[in-house]
Amino acid sequence: MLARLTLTDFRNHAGLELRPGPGFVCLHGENGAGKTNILEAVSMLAPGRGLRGSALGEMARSDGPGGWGVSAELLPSRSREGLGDSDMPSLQPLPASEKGSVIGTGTLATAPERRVVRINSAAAAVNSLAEWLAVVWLTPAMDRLFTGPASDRRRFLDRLVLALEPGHAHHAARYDAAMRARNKLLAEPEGADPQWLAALETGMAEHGEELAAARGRTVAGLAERLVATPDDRFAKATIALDGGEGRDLAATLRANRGRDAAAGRATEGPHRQDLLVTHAAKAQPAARCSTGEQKALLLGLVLAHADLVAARRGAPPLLLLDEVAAHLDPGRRAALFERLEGRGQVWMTATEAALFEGVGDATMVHVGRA
Ligand SMILES: Nc1ncnc2c1ncn2[C@@H]1O[C@H](COP(=O)(O)OP(=O)(O)OP(=O)(O)O)[C@@H](O)[C@H]1O
Repeated sequence: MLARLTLTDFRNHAGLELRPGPGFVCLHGENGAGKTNILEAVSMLAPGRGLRGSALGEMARSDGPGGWGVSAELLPSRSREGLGDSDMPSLQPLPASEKGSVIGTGTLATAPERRVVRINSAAAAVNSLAEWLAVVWLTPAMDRLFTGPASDRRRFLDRLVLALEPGHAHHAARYDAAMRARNKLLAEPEGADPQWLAALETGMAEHGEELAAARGRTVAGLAERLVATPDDRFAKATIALDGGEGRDLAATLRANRGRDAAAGRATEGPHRQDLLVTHAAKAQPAARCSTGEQKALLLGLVLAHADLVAARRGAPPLLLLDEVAAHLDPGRRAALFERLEGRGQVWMTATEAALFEGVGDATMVHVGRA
């Protein structure tokens, strides 16, 4: 859990310090006050581009000096009893000591697109943040996940995988680099150098198979969690991975050379996988469900993922739920709060404090215009 969060020149916040307690952290305030910006700042304590997927330079306060900083004091928080999954080894022992560790990240005015990380005052790599804490979020921007392009679902899935297997980023980056180099090589007018082409395909196969296997493990883990979830007010999803697994990728790529050269891209491989989500009770693809049903399916998926992360890491992730309360009827809202109770620190936003009625012990924060 975060015992302290400090924002410096981050979006509309020139300087903001919060001291949240464990459990619920409820941010309320008018539209545009900067509530989502606070969640985005928390998401920057993990690797990646955060919950808006923005470029780093965009996060610097527009009338500030350039550059931004987010720092937090991290205290270990344990899963509530019964949440741990003894079949799965704990991913990483939490390195945070009982007295707390300080994580800082941000950019400098002189290098707005280069992220700097310090952990307990020592310089650290961005990817090493994943060893310290996992952050899981649900935002209104994800509402079109099931109806939008497969690339959005792949990005969503990769984010889920990353929280469980930090090495995933390495394979994804290597696969992508090899694929792009192969696409370029296949477009050479005088024909591709066969040895170089074979080397790139070996690279794609090696990293691509790891990529697909990691996605497969995450989907299997989530499917198991979803089955075990009680049938309550949130629609239950069944999920599956579409395409790309269990194949000899090197042989597929070799066989596809002519076709890929004509198409100007690799036509098969894990970069074409999709996450298939179905409403279990209705046996209907999520994309054909109502808006409310889709939201409930997504919420169920995100909560199952949070449980999986808690089981794997031995500590619950930070859960960021942007404007979720406002979109639920009072009964479902109460059911959600009940379900979130005891699942570590849960950050939520709403325009009205009244939407948090019934959360029990919570840190209420009014976010005013800066
Ligand atoms: N780089 C930036 N510098 C200064 N202000 C910014 C920057 N980026 C975004 N903002 C401002 O932040 C505000 C949006 O903040 P945010 O999305 O966190 O609001 P919110 O409280 O979540 O609102 P809502 O309830 O409408 O979702 C906008 O007024 C926007 O102009």
